[in-house]
Amino acid sequence: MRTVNEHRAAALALAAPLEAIELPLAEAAGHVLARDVCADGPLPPWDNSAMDGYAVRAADVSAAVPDGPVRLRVIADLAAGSAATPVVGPGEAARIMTGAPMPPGADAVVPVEQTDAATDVVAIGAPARVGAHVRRVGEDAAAGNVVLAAGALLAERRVGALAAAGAGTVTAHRRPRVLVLATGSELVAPGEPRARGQIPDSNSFLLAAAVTAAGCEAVRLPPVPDDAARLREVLAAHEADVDAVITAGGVSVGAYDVVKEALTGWGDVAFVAVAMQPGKPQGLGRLPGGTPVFCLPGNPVSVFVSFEVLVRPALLRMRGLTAVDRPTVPATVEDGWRTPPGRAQYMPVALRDEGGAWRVRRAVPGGSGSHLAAGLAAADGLAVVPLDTSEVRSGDLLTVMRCEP
Ligand SMILES: Nc1nc2c(c(=O)[nH]1)N[C@H]1C(S)=C(S)[C@@H](COP(=O)(O)OP(=O)(O)OC[C@H]3O[C@@H](n4cnc5c(N)ncnc54)[C@H](O)[C@@H]3O)O[C@H]1N2
Ligand code: MOO
Repeated sequence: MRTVNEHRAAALALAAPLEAIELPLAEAAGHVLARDVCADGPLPPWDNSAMDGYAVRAADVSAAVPDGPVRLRVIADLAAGSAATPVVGPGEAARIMTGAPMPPGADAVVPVEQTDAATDVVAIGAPARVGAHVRRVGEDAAAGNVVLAAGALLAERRVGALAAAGAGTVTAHRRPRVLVLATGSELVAPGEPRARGQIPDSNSFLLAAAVTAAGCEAVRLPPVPDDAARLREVLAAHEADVDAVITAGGVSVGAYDVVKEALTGWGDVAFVAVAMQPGKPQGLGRLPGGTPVFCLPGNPVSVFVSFEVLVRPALLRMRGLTAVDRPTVPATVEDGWRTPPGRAQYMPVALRDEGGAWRVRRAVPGGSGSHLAAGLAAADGLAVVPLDTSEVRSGDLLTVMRCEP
């Protein structure tokens, strides 16, 4: 059997960052930057006022007090956006609003609350040190400084920073389009009537949601029945439109394991056993056109675990990210369970923060079966049990991959 790490490395090796494209900033959120963005000039571009008030020469108002104000002649009225450059001489002031460029000659701003707010001759009731309430040119970023480096995920705060730096477009990695395909003749769409033996297809919905949450575009097709020729047809029709394919089901040793049958000797896909529970039978490789394909086992919990442990890192890598792992936390186990020897176990767990310390219990009390699909609803992480462990006891400390949000 392959170890999880060996198989994960093989999955990552199939995934290279997608090409860089130029995008309008408004469409850039969620993409990964492919080229540094530098400030096209200093930020702020000029000294400007941090307050609504009066731009003054600090030396003029050094003796000002509430009971003995200094009177200055108001020579200009400067709103944010004003391009005027009135020179403030001795004994003079300019009324100024937050964000307006500082007029030449002035070196401090007195907030309007410390004045009588007059527009001809203003009474200033407090002193101001040089630089008071002035936002300095370049204090946020100097001209040419890297505002955001290649490799950064364009989260909202970074999109805002790029807009502030004047970037109208960005060069970012294209986002992967991922085909999601469930297989099995027993599957019907959720909400449709079911005969005995039929079940709702949950895997393709889980996978499409997981692909979307991983920042990729999901293309979900209706389930394909256990018919290898039909499966090849569907894959051949879609593979050129997508960057990766994920199938679920049909990879084990049954008589109707359609994915294994269709892909063996077609393209370059290896079917292997991985030392993990759930998720032991896995297929991995390329379709005839070269598109990476991840063939996951059909049990719904196996699908979730396989996606989290093996597929999601590869998709994040295709997006251009280098940090591709879920954050983990140490957590104390509240219940206990037996684990299969020789396989690393990924147990869906509910996490609870108890006064700053994490505690976990199985998402399905008493259950560890890979068919317990409804129980996944209660899971917000996967507890990782090393492969040499045969039993998890109450009080044990485990590493938990956090899958929220
Ligand atoms: N003789 C053996 N039998 C099995 C072995 C084994 O080693 N020897 N391995 C077991 C393990 S472990 C797993 S995991 C499964 C994997 O089987 P397949 O990948 O071939 O999956 P299927 O047989 O197609 O389905 C398994 C199970 O999941 C249900 N299923 C499938 N697709 C969906 C879907 N889209 N939505 C909801 N549920 C789905 C399916 O009805 C089956 O119950 O093999 C074991 N058997
Ligand atoms: O490995 Mo299977 O995925 O246990 O259920």
